[in-house]
Amino acid sequence: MRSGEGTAFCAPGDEGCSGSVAFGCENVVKHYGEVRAVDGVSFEAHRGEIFGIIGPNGAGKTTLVECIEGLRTHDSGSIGVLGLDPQRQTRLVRERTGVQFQTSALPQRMKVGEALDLFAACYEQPADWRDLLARLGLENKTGSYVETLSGGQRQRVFIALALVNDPDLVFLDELTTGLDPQARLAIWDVIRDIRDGGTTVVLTTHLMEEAERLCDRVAIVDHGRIVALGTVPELIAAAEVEGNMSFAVDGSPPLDRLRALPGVSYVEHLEGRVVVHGNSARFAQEVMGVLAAVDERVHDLRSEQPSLEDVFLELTGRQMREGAPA
Ligand SMILES: Nc1ncnc2c1ncn2[C@@H]1O[C@H](COP(=O)(O)OP(=O)(O)OP(=O)(O)O)[C@@H](O)[C@H]1O
Repeated sequence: MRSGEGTAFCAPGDEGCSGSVAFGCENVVKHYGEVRAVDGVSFEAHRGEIFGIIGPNGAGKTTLVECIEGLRTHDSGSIGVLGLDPQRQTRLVRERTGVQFQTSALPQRMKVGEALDLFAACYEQPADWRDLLARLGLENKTGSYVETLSGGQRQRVFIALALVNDPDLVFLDELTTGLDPQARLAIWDVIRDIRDGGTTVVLTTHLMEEAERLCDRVAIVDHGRIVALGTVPELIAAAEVEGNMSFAVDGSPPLDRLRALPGVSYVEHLEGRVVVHGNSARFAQEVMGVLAAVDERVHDLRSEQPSLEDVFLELTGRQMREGAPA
């Protein structure tokens, strides 16, 4: 159903929207001329979760998120956000959602406190931004120019700006790109705190590790469609991508017994090192069972579990950034 042509999905009074759903999309389509940027997307985000959206360049992530935020008009399908229609109730949606602004959105010579004052003035019921800055560890930066802050501090200011209306749902985009690992870990803790405070977080990211470690559930978008959605362990299990166990052995390895194990796809033996590839639920246990029974000394045992990156490559055939065939 087209938004505005009747009951929008997750609209006021919609049973499915009460309680657990922060927003939902039903068969949403958005074209730019001939380009079908969003091609029939249906999914729901739960209240109080960190929901990740990942996909190769040009997959349609930004367009999809902008339709949900009410910044873009979708062509067909329906979207409901916190029980509201973002096309028709745009102002109400903006009051209750937060969107992370990019650095370029602020004048160069603006102080942190001035930026927060300015953004707070846009809302009827702003949060106490001094309290917000304290929660984000920036209580001493009120009088500092934004341009003098470190990358991590600046990102936290932009998180504060996105939270200044005390939203139920916040959209964050490329949150930690370009930050050093320590600053990234600190920002992840901030995001978990926001989630634990009851706010639903939607995170668009190009960083697999960020999606894997931070998001409660992840949607993989490709060619305008959601090709997979679930927790990271669910996505890995469903994609049936393989892991491997490898070891060195003094003497002849039990290759035939390893190849006969259920879930083992193939076994490599190169220069004294054996690599066993497979993906059964008991894969590691079964391999270790065989190794425990051999007389030769087994050493340097390693295990490589499949990752979200493997799932992403399997499903999209592309690296996250390059957009080229893997
Ligand atoms: N304003 C626009 N006018 C025309 N085509 C557009 C416009 N915005 C995006 N597109 C096209 O729509 C498709 C999806 O773009 P979109 O920016 O939503 O993808 P994305 O997944 O966010 O990409 P990226 O990761 O590179 O930011 C692409 O083919 C893009 O070229």
